[in-house]
Amino acid sequence: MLELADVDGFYGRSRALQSLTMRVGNGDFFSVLGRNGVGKTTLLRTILGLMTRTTGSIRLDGEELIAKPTHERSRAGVGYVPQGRGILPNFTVRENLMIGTFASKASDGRIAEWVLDLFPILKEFMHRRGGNLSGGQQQQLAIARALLSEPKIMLLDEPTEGIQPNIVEQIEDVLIDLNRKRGLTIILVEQNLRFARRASQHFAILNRGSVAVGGPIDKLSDDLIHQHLVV
Ligand SMILES: Nc1ncnc2c1ncn2[C@@H]1O[C@H](COP(=O)(O)OP(=O)(O)OP(=O)(O)O)[C@@H](O)[C@H]1O
Repeated sequence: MLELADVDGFYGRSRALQSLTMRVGNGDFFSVLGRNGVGKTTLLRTILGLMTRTTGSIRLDGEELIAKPTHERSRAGVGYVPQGRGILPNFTVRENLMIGTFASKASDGRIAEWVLDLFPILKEFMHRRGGNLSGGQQQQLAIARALLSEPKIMLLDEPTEGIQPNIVEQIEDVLIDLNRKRGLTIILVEQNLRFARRASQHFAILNRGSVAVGGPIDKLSDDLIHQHLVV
């Protein structure tokens, strides 16, 4: 279980998350929704320890993370697929994947075969530079890299944004399978409501840096969507 209690997150002196409280159960697929600028990316950065300062409590299976640096949170089991993917363009696919293995607790530096089996294109392009892959391929690489850190919980920031429709569906299916078949807990920041609805068990809608409303996904009504999501 990931539990955030009364969390504030700061960029310098500006408080972008405000008394945010949220719980994500093990094995959940949890979508974080909200209009532009409400704090969705900030929430993921806060869980990862990438903010100037964070107060409150962030516990993963009872372990307090709030004072831990990012690399320790990653070792504790938090994986991250950032918005824009964060691929190193001059590194090969293999080298980008190796970075994921470094973050794993039990790393033996090997690239797990099951991860490559999810994305056969990566096997084929192992020696290409990351910067030469298409957007969709880079997204697959970013997900594979995060999986190689052996996360208990994976945070994904708009993984389908700007990707060709045929690959979007493939990425959605892999994420759903990782959750349903391998029990991976997922927190997804998403503007794509169709995907969020199809994949999630729970949701939270943010407004001005805190949770405005949340619950099981079947409670995400058209009314709520109009109130909080439609521009
Ligand atoms: N690096 C930064 N420095 C200072 N303020 C920031 C920084 N990044 C974001 N903010 C501010 O924090 C608030 C939340 O931004 P955030 O990017 O988390 O929103 P978001 O919901 O992810 O939006 P989007 O859907 O556009 O990605 C906004 O007011 C934004 O201006």
